[in-house]
Amino acid sequence: MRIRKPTQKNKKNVAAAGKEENEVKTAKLKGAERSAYFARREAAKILRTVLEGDANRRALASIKTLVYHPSVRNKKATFALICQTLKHLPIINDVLQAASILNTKWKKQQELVYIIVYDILFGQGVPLVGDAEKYLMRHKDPLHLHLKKVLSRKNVTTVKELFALQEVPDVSVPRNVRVNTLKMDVDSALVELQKKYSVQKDDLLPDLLVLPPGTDLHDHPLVKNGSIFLQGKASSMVAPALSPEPGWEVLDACAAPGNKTVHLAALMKRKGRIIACELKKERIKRLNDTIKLSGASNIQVLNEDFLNINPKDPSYSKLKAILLDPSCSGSGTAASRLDHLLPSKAAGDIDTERLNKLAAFQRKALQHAFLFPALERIVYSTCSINQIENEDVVKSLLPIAESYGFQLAKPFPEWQCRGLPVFEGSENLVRTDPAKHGEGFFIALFVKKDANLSARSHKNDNRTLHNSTRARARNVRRKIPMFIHTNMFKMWLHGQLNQHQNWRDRR
Ligand SMILES: C[S@@+](CC[C@H](N)C(=O)[O-])C[C@H]1O[C@@H](n2cnc3c(N)ncnc32)[C@H](O)[C@@H]1O
Repeated sequence: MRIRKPTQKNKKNVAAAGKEENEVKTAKLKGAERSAYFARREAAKILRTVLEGDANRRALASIKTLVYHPSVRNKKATFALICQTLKHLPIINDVLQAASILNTKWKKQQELVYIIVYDILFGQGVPLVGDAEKYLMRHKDPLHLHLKKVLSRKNVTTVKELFALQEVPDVSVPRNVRVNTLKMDVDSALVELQKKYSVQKDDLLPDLLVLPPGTDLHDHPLVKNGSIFLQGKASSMVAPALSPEPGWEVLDACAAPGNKTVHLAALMKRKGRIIACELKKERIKRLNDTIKLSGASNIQVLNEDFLNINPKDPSYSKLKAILLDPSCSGSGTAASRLDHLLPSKAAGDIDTERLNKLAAFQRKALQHAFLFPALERIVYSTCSINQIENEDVVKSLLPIAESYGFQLAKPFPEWQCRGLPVFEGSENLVRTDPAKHGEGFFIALFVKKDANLSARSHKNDNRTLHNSTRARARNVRRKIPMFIHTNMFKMWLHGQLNQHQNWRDRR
Protein backbone atom coordinates (compact mmCIF):
# COMPACT_ATOMS: atom_id res chain seq x y z
CA MET A 1 0.00 0.00 0.00
CA ARG A 2 1.21 3.50 -0.77
CA ILE A 3 2.25 5.46 2.30
CA ARG A 4 1.44 9.13 1.84
CA LYS A 5 4.25 11.45 2.89
CA PRO A 6 2.95 14.30 5.07
CA THR A 7 3.40 17.71 3.46
CA GLN A 8 4.13 20.92 5.42
CA LYS A 9 0.48 21.83 5.03
CA ASN A 10 -0.99 18.81 6.70
CA LYS A 11 1.86 18.14 9.18
CA LYS A 12 -0.22 19.84 11.87
CA ASN A 13 -3.17 17.55 11.15
CA VAL A 14 -0.93 14.49 11.22
CA ALA A 15 0.57 15.54 14.56
CA ALA A 16 -2.90 16.14 15.98
CA ALA A 17 -4.07 12.75 14.71
CA GLY A 18 -1.01 11.10 16.29
CA LYS A 19 -1.74 12.78 19.62
CA GLU A 20 -5.35 11.68 19.39
CA GLU A 21 -4.32 8.10 18.60
CA ASN A 22 -2.06 8.05 21.68
CA GLU A 23 -4.90 9.34 23.82
CA VAL A 24 -7.16 6.61 22.48
CA LYS A 25 -4.49 4.00 23.16
CA THR A 26 -4.18 5.05 26.80
CA ALA A 27 -7.86 5.79 27.39
CA LYS A 28 -9.93 3.12 29.08
CA LEU A 29 -11.88 2.15 25.98
CA LYS A 30 -13.55 -1.20 25.73
CA GLY A 31 -11.68 -3.59 23.40
CA ALA A 32 -14.39 -3.46 20.73
CA GLU A 33 -14.56 0.35 20.76
CA ARG A 34 -10.80 0.62 20.44
CA SER A 35 -10.59 -1.79 17.54
CA ALA A 36 -13.54 -0.07 15.83
CA TYR A 37 -11.73 3.29 16.23
CA PHE A 38 -8.60 1.94 14.55
CA ALA A 39 -10.58 -0.01 11.92
CA ARG A 40 -12.28 3.26 10.89
CA ARG A 41 -8.91 5.00 10.46
CA GLU A 42 -7.42 2.03 8.61
CA ALA A 43 -10.49 1.89 6.35
CA ALA A 44 -10.29 5.67 5.72
CA LYS A 45 -6.64 5.38 4.60
CA ILE A 46 -7.48 2.65 2.12
CA LEU A 47 -10.61 4.45 0.98
CA ARG A 48 -8.47 7.50 0.18
CA THR A 49 -6.17 5.37 -2.04
CA VAL A 50 -9.18 3.75 -3.72
CA LEU A 51 -11.00 7.02 -4.40
CA GLU A 52 -7.85 8.82 -5.60
CA GLY A 53 -7.06 5.93 -7.96
CA ASP A 54 -10.62 5.95 -9.25
CA ALA A 55 -10.67 9.72 -9.74
CA ASN A 56 -7.39 9.61 -11.71
CA ARG A 57 -8.43 6.39 -13.51
CA ARG A 58 -5.15 4.94 -12.24
CA ALA A 59 -6.00 2.45 -9.53
CA LEU A 60 -2.85 1.17 -7.84
CA ALA A 61 -4.58 -1.96 -6.67
CA SER A 62 -8.05 -3.35 -6.12
CA ILE A 63 -9.91 -2.84 -2.85
CA LYS A 64 -9.27 -6.47 -1.96
CA THR A 65 -5.54 -6.23 -2.63
CA LEU A 66 -5.27 -3.11 -0.47
CA VAL A 67 -7.25 -4.62 2.39
CA TYR A 68 -5.40 -7.93 2.31
CA HIS A 69 -2.03 -6.19 2.60
CA PRO A 70 -0.16 -7.66 5.60
CA SER A 71 -0.07 -4.25 7.32
CA VAL A 72 -3.86 -4.16 7.68
CA ARG A 73 -4.76 -5.55 11.09
CA ASN A 74 -8.49 -6.15 11.12
CA LYS A 75 -9.01 -7.26 7.54
CA LYS A 76 -12.60 -8.51 7.72
CA ALA A 77 -13.98 -5.46 9.56
CA THR A 78 -12.00 -3.05 7.38
CA PHE A 79 -13.14 -4.73 4.17
CA ALA A 80 -16.78 -4.68 5.23
CA LEU A 81 -16.59 -1.05 6.32
CA ILE A 82 -15.02 0.07 3.03
CA CYS A 83 -17.48 -1.86 0.87
CA GLN A 84 -20.48 -0.63 2.79
CA THR A 85 -19.25 2.97 2.80
CA LEU A 86 -18.63 2.85 -0.96
CA LYS A 87 -22.03 1.29 -1.56
CA HIS A 88 -23.70 4.11 0.40
CA LEU A 89 -21.34 6.84 -0.83
CA PRO A 90 -23.72 8.60 -3.25
CA ILE A 91 -26.28 8.96 -0.44
CA ILE A 92 -23.66 9.94 2.14
CA ASN A 93 -22.45 12.65 -0.23
CA ASP A 94 -26.00 13.89 -0.83
CA VAL A 95 -26.68 13.99 2.91
CA LEU A 96 -23.40 15.79 3.71
CA GLN A 97 -24.03 18.33 1.02
CA ALA A 98 -27.58 18.98 2.19
CA ALA A 99 -26.57 19.15 5.86
CA SER A 100 -23.64 21.44 4.99
CA ILE A 101 -21.68 20.65 8.14
CA LEU A 102 -18.17 20.16 6.77
CA ASN A 103 -15.65 22.95 7.20
CA THR A 104 -12.21 22.93 5.54
CA LYS A 105 -10.67 20.85 8.33
CA TRP A 106 -13.15 18.00 7.89
CA LYS A 107 -13.17 18.25 4.12
CA LYS A 108 -9.46 17.39 4.25
CA GLN A 109 -10.36 14.19 6.09
CA GLN A 110 -13.38 13.38 3.97
CA GLU A 111 -12.69 9.64 3.74
CA LEU A 112 -12.77 9.33 7.53
CA VAL A 113 -15.92 11.46 7.53
CA TYR A 114 -17.54 9.12 4.97
CA ILE A 115 -16.71 6.09 7.11
CA ILE A 116 -18.05 7.62 10.31
CA VAL A 117 -21.17 9.00 8.65
CA TYR A 118 -21.82 5.53 7.24
CA ASP A 119 -21.61 4.13 10.77
CA ILE A 120 -23.84 6.87 12.18
CA LEU A 121 -26.54 6.57 9.51
CA PHE A 122 -26.49 2.91 8.53
CA GLY A 123 -24.03 1.05 10.76
CA GLN A 124 -23.88 0.23 14.40
CA GLY A 125 -23.57 3.77 15.72
CA VAL A 126 -20.42 5.51 16.84
CA PRO A 127 -19.10 5.96 20.39
CA LEU A 128 -17.60 9.37 21.24
CA VAL A 129 -13.98 8.25 20.88
CA GLY A 130 -12.09 10.46 18.41
CA ASP A 131 -12.38 14.11 17.38
CA ALA A 132 -14.05 13.21 14.09
CA GLU A 133 -16.55 10.91 15.80
CA LYS A 134 -17.34 13.59 18.42
CA TYR A 135 -17.80 16.27 15.76
CA LEU A 136 -20.06 14.20 13.53
CA MET A 137 -22.08 12.79 16.43
CA ARG A 138 -22.90 16.39 17.44
CA HIS A 139 -24.61 16.63 14.03
CA LYS A 140 -26.29 13.25 14.24
CA ASP A 141 -29.86 14.62 14.20
CA PRO A 142 -29.40 16.92 11.17
CA LEU A 143 -27.68 14.02 9.35
CA HIS A 144 -30.66 11.72 9.97
CA LEU A 145 -33.10 14.48 9.02
CA HIS A 146 -31.35 15.10 5.69
CA LEU A 147 -31.16 11.37 5.03
CA LYS A 148 -34.95 11.24 5.26
CA LYS A 149 -35.25 14.16 2.85
CA VAL A 150 -32.77 12.65 0.36
CA LEU A 151 -34.65 9.33 0.39
CA SER A 152 -38.02 10.98 -0.06
CA ARG A 153 -36.62 12.87 -3.07
CA LYS A 154 -35.83 9.46 -4.54
CA ASN A 155 -39.38 8.24 -3.77
CA VAL A 156 -38.34 5.65 -1.21
CA THR A 157 -38.52 5.57 2.57
CA THR A 158 -35.58 3.28 3.35
CA VAL A 159 -32.13 2.71 1.86
CA LYS A 160 -33.04 -0.96 1.47
CA GLU A 161 -35.81 0.03 -0.93
CA LEU A 162 -33.37 2.21 -2.83
CA PHE A 163 -30.83 -0.63 -3.23
CA ALA A 164 -33.60 -2.99 -4.29
CA LEU A 165 -34.03 -0.74 -7.32
CA GLN A 166 -30.34 -1.05 -8.21
CA GLU A 167 -29.23 -4.44 -9.44
CA VAL A 168 -25.81 -5.45 -8.15
CA PRO A 169 -23.85 -8.14 -10.02
CA ASP A 170 -23.74 -11.50 -8.37
CA VAL A 171 -20.15 -12.67 -8.21
CA SER A 172 -20.77 -15.60 -5.92
CA VAL A 173 -18.95 -18.12 -8.12
CA PRO A 174 -16.77 -20.90 -6.69
CA ARG A 175 -13.34 -19.98 -5.41
CA ASN A 176 -10.35 -21.51 -7.14
CA VAL A 177 -6.87 -22.17 -5.93
CA ARG A 178 -4.01 -23.27 -8.14
CA VAL A 179 -1.72 -25.85 -6.62
CA ASN A 180 1.90 -24.83 -7.09
CA THR A 181 3.23 -28.18 -8.21
CA LEU A 182 6.78 -26.93 -7.66
CA LYS A 183 6.05 -27.19 -3.94
CA MET A 184 3.19 -29.63 -3.46
CA ASP A 185 1.33 -32.25 -5.47
CA VAL A 186 -2.35 -31.75 -6.20
CA ASP A 187 -3.59 -34.74 -4.16
CA SER A 188 -1.69 -33.65 -1.04
CA ALA A 189 -3.12 -30.11 -1.35
CA LEU A 190 -6.60 -31.60 -1.80
CA VAL A 191 -6.27 -33.74 1.35
CA GLU A 192 -4.89 -30.82 3.36
CA LEU A 193 -7.65 -28.41 2.32
CA GLN A 194 -10.39 -31.02 2.74
CA LYS A 195 -9.60 -31.06 6.46
CA LYS A 196 -11.48 -27.77 6.70
CA TYR A 197 -13.29 -27.12 3.43
CA SER A 198 -15.37 -28.83 0.81
CA VAL A 199 -12.89 -29.11 -2.09
CA GLN A 200 -12.97 -30.71 -5.53
CA LYS A 201 -10.61 -30.98 -8.47
CA ASP A 202 -11.43 -28.76 -11.42
CA ASP A 203 -12.76 -30.61 -14.47
CA LEU A 204 -10.52 -28.75 -16.95
CA LEU A 205 -7.23 -27.85 -15.27
CA PRO A 206 -5.42 -30.63 -13.41
CA ASP A 207 -3.66 -28.25 -10.97
CA LEU A 208 -6.79 -26.30 -10.03
CA LEU A 209 -9.02 -26.92 -7.01
CA VAL A 210 -12.57 -25.66 -6.54
CA LEU A 211 -13.90 -24.39 -3.21
CA PRO A 212 -17.27 -22.92 -2.20
CA PRO A 213 -17.94 -19.24 -3.04
CA GLY A 214 -16.64 -16.83 -0.44
CA THR A 215 -14.02 -19.20 1.03
CA ASP A 216 -11.34 -16.96 2.50
CA LEU A 217 -7.90 -18.54 2.30
CA HIS A 218 -5.76 -15.39 2.52
CA ASP A 219 -4.26 -16.45 5.84
CA HIS A 220 -4.08 -20.18 5.11
CA PRO A 221 -0.61 -21.68 5.73
CA LEU A 222 -0.57 -23.25 2.22
CA VAL A 223 -1.11 -19.79 0.70
CA LYS A 224 1.49 -18.20 2.95
CA ASN A 225 4.14 -20.79 2.09
CA GLY A 226 3.44 -20.71 -1.66
CA SER A 227 2.05 -24.24 -1.97
CA ILE A 228 -1.18 -22.85 -3.39
CA PHE A 229 -1.91 -19.61 -5.22
CA LEU A 230 -5.21 -17.75 -5.02
CA GLN A 231 -5.73 -17.70 -8.75
CA GLY A 232 -9.08 -17.84 -10.56
CA LYS A 233 -9.86 -20.42 -13.23
CA ALA A 234 -9.76 -17.96 -16.12
CA SER A 235 -6.33 -16.66 -15.13
CA SER A 236 -5.12 -20.23 -14.59
CA MET A 237 -6.06 -21.18 -18.17
CA VAL A 238 -3.51 -18.82 -19.75
CA ALA A 239 -0.21 -20.64 -19.07
CA PRO A 240 -1.67 -24.08 -19.98
CA ALA A 241 -2.97 -22.54 -23.23
CA LEU A 242 0.65 -21.75 -24.10
CA SER A 243 1.68 -25.14 -22.76
CA PRO A 244 5.46 -24.64 -22.89
CA GLU A 245 7.54 -27.78 -22.93
CA PRO A 246 10.05 -28.46 -20.13
CA GLY A 247 13.47 -27.28 -21.31
CA TRP A 248 12.15 -24.45 -23.51
CA GLU A 249 13.13 -20.80 -23.34
CA VAL A 250 10.02 -18.75 -22.67
CA LEU A 251 9.38 -15.03 -22.33
CA ASP A 252 6.62 -13.63 -20.16
CA ALA A 253 6.47 -10.24 -21.84
CA CYS A 254 4.36 -8.33 -19.29
CA ALA A 255 4.98 -10.30 -16.15
CA ALA A 256 4.14 -8.54 -12.86
CA PRO A 257 2.79 -9.54 -10.41
CA GLY A 258 3.93 -12.87 -11.81
CA ASN A 259 1.05 -15.28 -11.29
CA LYS A 260 1.30 -16.61 -14.82
CA THR A 261 5.12 -16.55 -14.80
CA VAL A 262 5.26 -18.97 -11.89
CA HIS A 263 2.51 -21.07 -13.42
CA LEU A 264 4.73 -21.41 -16.51
CA ALA A 265 7.59 -22.47 -14.24
CA ALA A 266 5.41 -25.16 -12.68
CA LEU A 267 4.31 -26.48 -16.09
CA MET A 268 7.96 -26.55 -17.23
CA LYS A 269 8.92 -28.58 -14.14
CA ARG A 270 11.98 -26.44 -13.35
CA LYS A 271 13.50 -27.27 -16.76
CA GLY A 272 14.41 -24.56 -19.24
CA ARG A 273 14.58 -20.77 -18.83
CA ILE A 274 11.87 -18.20 -18.25
CA ILE A 275 12.47 -14.50 -18.75
CA ALA A 276 9.97 -12.35 -16.86
CA CYS A 277 9.91 -8.91 -18.45
CA GLU A 278 8.22 -6.04 -16.61
CA LEU A 279 8.25 -2.38 -17.56
CA LYS A 280 7.39 -0.79 -14.24
CA LYS A 281 10.15 -0.65 -11.68
CA GLU A 282 7.67 -0.35 -8.82
CA ARG A 283 6.12 -3.69 -9.80
CA ILE A 284 9.42 -5.59 -9.89
CA LYS A 285 9.49 -6.21 -6.13
CA ARG A 286 6.06 -7.81 -6.25
CA LEU A 287 7.20 -9.94 -9.19
CA ASN A 288 10.33 -11.03 -7.31
CA ASP A 289 8.23 -11.82 -4.21
CA THR A 290 5.87 -14.03 -6.25
CA ILE A 291 8.81 -15.88 -7.82
CA LYS A 292 10.49 -16.37 -4.44
CA LEU A 293 7.26 -17.63 -2.90
CA SER A 294 6.78 -20.12 -5.76
CA GLY A 295 10.20 -21.70 -5.26
CA ALA A 296 11.01 -21.43 -9.00
CA SER A 297 14.71 -21.12 -9.70
CA ASN A 298 14.79 -20.75 -13.49
CA ILE A 299 13.17 -17.33 -13.84
CA GLN A 300 15.23 -14.30 -14.80
CA VAL A 301 13.56 -10.96 -14.10
CA LEU A 302 14.09 -8.17 -16.61
CA ASN A 303 13.01 -4.60 -15.85
CA GLU A 304 12.50 -3.55 -19.47
CA ASP A 305 9.96 -2.39 -22.01
CA PHE A 306 9.00 -5.47 -24.02
CA LEU A 307 8.84 -3.29 -27.13
CA ASN A 308 12.53 -2.44 -26.62
CA ILE A 309 13.66 -6.05 -26.61
CA ASN A 310 15.45 -6.66 -29.86
CA PRO A 311 14.22 -9.91 -31.45
CA LYS A 312 17.57 -10.17 -33.27
CA ASP A 313 19.52 -10.09 -30.00
CA PRO A 314 21.34 -13.49 -29.84
CA SER A 315 20.15 -13.97 -26.24
CA TYR A 316 16.64 -14.47 -27.63
CA SER A 317 17.61 -16.64 -30.58
CA LYS A 318 16.29 -19.79 -28.87
CA LEU A 319 13.10 -18.28 -27.53
CA LYS A 320 10.31 -20.81 -28.19
CA ALA A 321 7.25 -19.21 -26.60
CA ILE A 322 5.91 -15.85 -25.52
CA LEU A 323 3.14 -15.24 -23.05
CA LEU A 324 1.78 -11.76 -23.70
CA ASP A 325 -0.65 -10.62 -21.02
CA PRO A 326 -0.42 -6.86 -21.48
CA SER A 327 -2.01 -4.03 -19.53
CA CYS A 328 -5.72 -3.96 -20.30
CA SER A 329 -8.89 -2.28 -19.07
CA GLY A 330 -9.50 -5.11 -16.58
CA SER A 331 -13.20 -4.95 -17.44
CA GLY A 332 -13.42 -8.74 -17.08
CA THR A 333 -12.33 -8.67 -13.47
CA ALA A 334 -14.22 -5.51 -12.52
CA ALA A 335 -16.97 -7.36 -10.64
CA SER A 336 -14.58 -9.54 -8.66
CA ARG A 337 -12.50 -6.43 -7.89
CA LEU A 338 -15.74 -4.74 -6.68
CA ASP A 339 -15.26 -1.94 -9.21
CA HIS A 340 -19.02 -1.47 -9.39
CA LEU A 341 -18.71 0.18 -5.98
CA LEU A 342 -16.44 2.92 -7.30
CA PRO A 343 -17.93 6.34 -8.06
CA SER A 344 -16.72 6.41 -11.67
CA LYS A 345 -18.18 2.98 -12.42
CA ALA A 346 -21.44 3.70 -10.59
CA ALA A 347 -21.79 6.69 -12.91
CA GLY A 348 -21.40 4.29 -15.87
CA ASP A 349 -18.36 6.07 -17.34
CA ILE A 350 -16.71 4.32 -20.27
CA ASP A 351 -13.33 5.84 -21.05
CA THR A 352 -13.17 5.32 -24.82
CA GLU A 353 -9.91 7.22 -25.19
CA ARG A 354 -8.24 4.94 -22.64
CA LEU A 355 -9.62 1.85 -24.38
CA ASN A 356 -8.26 3.02 -27.74
CA LYS A 357 -4.84 3.68 -26.22
CA LEU A 358 -4.77 0.27 -24.56
CA ALA A 359 -5.81 -1.45 -27.79
CA ALA A 360 -3.08 0.39 -29.71
CA PHE A 361 -0.44 -0.81 -27.23
CA GLN A 362 -1.83 -4.34 -27.25
CA ARG A 363 -1.62 -4.48 -31.07
CA LYS A 364 1.93 -3.12 -31.02
CA ALA A 365 3.04 -5.64 -28.41
CA LEU A 366 1.46 -8.60 -30.20
CA GLN A 367 2.97 -7.50 -33.49
CA HIS A 368 6.38 -7.28 -31.79
CA ALA A 369 6.02 -10.84 -30.46
CA PHE A 370 5.81 -12.28 -33.99
CA LEU A 371 9.33 -11.02 -34.74
CA PHE A 372 11.28 -13.49 -32.58
CA PRO A 373 12.88 -15.94 -35.03
CA ALA A 374 12.72 -19.28 -33.20
CA LEU A 375 9.28 -18.74 -31.74
CA GLU A 376 6.75 -21.59 -31.97
CA ARG A 377 3.86 -20.35 -29.81
CA ILE A 378 2.42 -17.07 -28.61
CA VAL A 379 -0.42 -16.63 -26.20
CA TYR A 380 -2.12 -13.26 -26.14
CA SER A 381 -4.44 -12.80 -23.16
CA THR A 382 -6.38 -10.06 -21.41
CA CYS A 383 -8.72 -9.82 -18.44
CA SER A 384 -11.02 -7.65 -20.50
CA ILE A 385 -14.45 -8.31 -21.99
CA ASN A 386 -14.08 -5.57 -24.60
CA GLN A 387 -13.99 -6.67 -28.22
CA ILE A 388 -11.63 -3.82 -29.05
CA GLU A 389 -8.93 -5.30 -26.76
CA ASN A 390 -9.61 -8.87 -27.77
CA GLU A 391 -11.02 -10.07 -31.11
CA ASP A 392 -10.24 -6.75 -32.80
CA VAL A 393 -6.55 -6.93 -31.81
CA VAL A 394 -6.25 -10.51 -33.06
CA LYS A 395 -8.22 -9.87 -36.24
CA SER A 396 -6.14 -6.83 -37.16
CA LEU A 397 -2.93 -8.86 -36.89
CA LEU A 398 -3.99 -12.07 -38.66
CA PRO A 399 -2.37 -11.13 -42.00
CA ILE A 400 0.87 -10.21 -40.21
CA ALA A 401 0.75 -13.40 -38.14
CA GLU A 402 0.26 -15.33 -41.36
CA SER A 403 3.20 -13.60 -43.01
CA TYR A 404 5.43 -14.74 -40.13
CA GLY A 405 4.09 -18.29 -40.45
CA PHE A 406 1.70 -18.24 -37.49
CA GLN A 407 -1.88 -19.46 -37.38
CA LEU A 408 -4.53 -19.48 -34.71
CA ALA A 409 -4.84 -22.73 -32.78
CA LYS A 410 -7.67 -23.88 -30.55
CA PRO A 411 -6.72 -24.31 -26.92
CA PHE A 412 -9.19 -26.21 -24.71
CA PRO A 413 -11.34 -27.47 -27.62
CA GLU A 414 -13.98 -28.74 -25.15
CA TRP A 415 -14.44 -25.22 -23.70
CA GLN A 416 -17.78 -23.83 -24.90
CA CYS A 417 -17.29 -20.09 -24.44
CA ARG A 418 -15.33 -18.93 -27.53
CA GLY A 419 -14.48 -15.64 -29.22
CA LEU A 420 -17.15 -13.29 -30.54
CA PRO A 421 -17.83 -14.31 -34.17
CA VAL A 422 -16.45 -11.19 -35.75
CA PHE A 423 -14.11 -13.02 -38.10
CA GLU A 424 -13.83 -16.52 -39.42
CA GLY A 425 -11.65 -18.54 -37.11
CA SER A 426 -12.74 -16.68 -33.98
CA GLU A 427 -14.06 -19.99 -32.63
CA ASN A 428 -10.41 -20.74 -31.86
CA LEU A 429 -10.36 -17.97 -29.30
CA VAL A 430 -11.22 -18.54 -25.68
CA ARG A 431 -13.43 -16.30 -23.62
CA THR A 432 -14.59 -16.70 -20.06
CA ASP A 433 -17.82 -15.16 -18.86
CA PRO A 434 -17.66 -13.07 -15.66
CA ALA A 435 -21.18 -14.12 -14.63
CA LYS A 436 -20.48 -17.82 -15.12
CA HIS A 437 -16.77 -18.13 -14.45
CA GLY A 438 -16.20 -15.25 -12.05
CA GLU A 439 -13.88 -13.36 -14.38
CA GLY A 440 -13.92 -12.40 -18.04
CA PHE A 441 -10.66 -13.40 -19.72
CA PHE A 442 -9.69 -13.67 -23.35
CA ILE A 443 -7.04 -16.02 -24.75
CA ALA A 444 -5.66 -16.34 -28.27
CA LEU A 445 -3.05 -18.95 -29.14
CA PHE A 446 -0.84 -18.55 -32.21
CA VAL A 447 1.24 -21.51 -33.35
CA LYS A 448 4.00 -21.53 -35.96
CA LYS A 449 2.87 -23.78 -38.80
CA ASP A 450 6.18 -25.64 -39.05
CA ALA A 451 5.83 -26.37 -35.36
CA ASN A 452 2.55 -28.26 -35.83
CA LEU A 453 4.13 -31.66 -35.43
CA SER A 454 5.96 -30.72 -32.31
CA ALA A 455 2.78 -29.13 -30.91
CA ARG A 456 0.69 -32.22 -31.68
CA SER A 457 3.18 -34.58 -30.13
CA HIS A 458 3.22 -32.63 -26.91
CA LYS A 459 2.22 -35.05 -24.16
CA ASN A 460 -0.56 -33.09 -22.50
CA ASP A 461 -1.67 -31.36 -25.63
CA ASN A 462 -4.92 -29.49 -25.08
CA ARG A 463 -5.05 -27.74 -28.42
CA THR A 464 -6.25 -28.59 -31.88
CA LEU A 465 -4.64 -26.70 -34.66
CA HIS A 466 -6.87 -24.66 -36.84
CA ASN A 467 -6.05 -25.92 -40.30
CA SER A 468 -7.85 -23.42 -42.44
CA THR A 469 -6.45 -20.31 -40.80
CA ARG A 470 -4.31 -19.65 -43.85
CA ALA A 471 -7.38 -19.43 -46.10
CA ARG A 472 -9.08 -17.26 -43.54
CA ALA A 473 -6.16 -14.90 -43.29
CA ARG A 474 -6.38 -14.59 -47.07
CA ASN A 475 -10.05 -13.65 -46.63
CA VAL A 476 -9.03 -10.93 -44.23
CA ARG A 477 -6.89 -9.44 -46.95
CA ARG A 478 -9.62 -9.92 -49.57
CA LYS A 479 -11.78 -7.29 -48.04
CA ILE A 480 -15.10 -8.07 -49.79
CA PRO A 481 -15.81 -11.58 -48.41
CA MET A 482 -14.80 -10.44 -44.95
CA PHE A 483 -17.15 -7.50 -45.26
CA ILE A 484 -20.00 -9.89 -46.06
CA HIS A 485 -19.16 -12.00 -43.04
CA THR A 486 -18.96 -8.94 -40.85
CA ASN A 487 -22.43 -7.87 -41.95
CA MET A 488 -23.84 -11.34 -41.40
CA PHE A 489 -22.62 -11.24 -37.87
CA LYS A 490 -23.56 -7.64 -37.25
CA MET A 491 -26.99 -8.33 -35.77
CA TRP A 492 -25.67 -11.09 -33.57
CA LEU A 493 -22.79 -8.91 -32.47
CA HIS A 494 -25.08 -6.00 -31.78
CA GLY A 495 -27.01 -8.21 -29.36
CA GLN A 496 -23.78 -9.37 -27.74
CA LEU A 497 -22.51 -5.86 -27.27
CA ASN A 498 -25.83 -4.80 -25.80
CA GLN A 499 -25.57 -7.68 -23.38
CA HIS A 500 -22.09 -6.55 -22.35
CA GLN A 501 -23.30 -3.00 -22.07
CA ASN A 502 -26.23 -4.09 -19.88
CA TRP A 503 -23.89 -6.07 -17.75
CA ARG A 504 -21.59 -3.07 -17.34
CA ASP A 505 -24.56 -0.85 -16.60
CA ARG A 506 -25.74 -3.19 -13.89
CA ARG A 507 -22.40 -2.82 -12.09
C1 LIG B 1 -2.08 -7.53 -16.85
S1 LIG B 1 -0.58 -7.23 -16.04
C2 LIG B 1 0.20 -8.80 -16.13
C3 LIG B 1 -0.31 -9.77 -15.11
C4 LIG B 1 0.56 -10.99 -15.04
N1 LIG B 1 0.65 -11.67 -16.31
C5 LIG B 1 0.07 -11.96 -14.00
O1 LIG B 1 -0.65 -12.90 -14.33
O2 LIG B 1 0.41 -11.80 -12.82
C6 LIG B 1 0.32 -6.32 -17.22
C7 LIG B 1 1.69 -5.96 -16.77
O3 LIG B 1 2.41 -5.51 -17.92
C8 LIG B 1 3.27 -4.46 -17.55
N2 LIG B 1 3.62 -3.72 -18.79
C9 LIG B 1 2.89 -2.76 -19.41
N3 LIG B 1 3.53 -2.34 -20.52
C10 LIG B 1 4.66 -3.05 -20.63
C11 LIG B 1 5.74 -3.08 -21.54
N4 LIG B 1 5.76 -2.26 -22.60
N5 LIG B 1 6.75 -3.94 -21.34
C12 LIG B 1 6.73 -4.77 -20.27
N6 LIG B 1 5.74 -4.79 -19.34
C13 LIG B 1 4.72 -3.94 -19.52
C14 LIG B 1 2.43 -3.68 -16.56
O4 LIG B 1 3.25 -2.86 -15.76
C15 LIG B 1 1.77 -4.81 -15.78
O5 LIG B 1 2.54 -5.18 -14.69
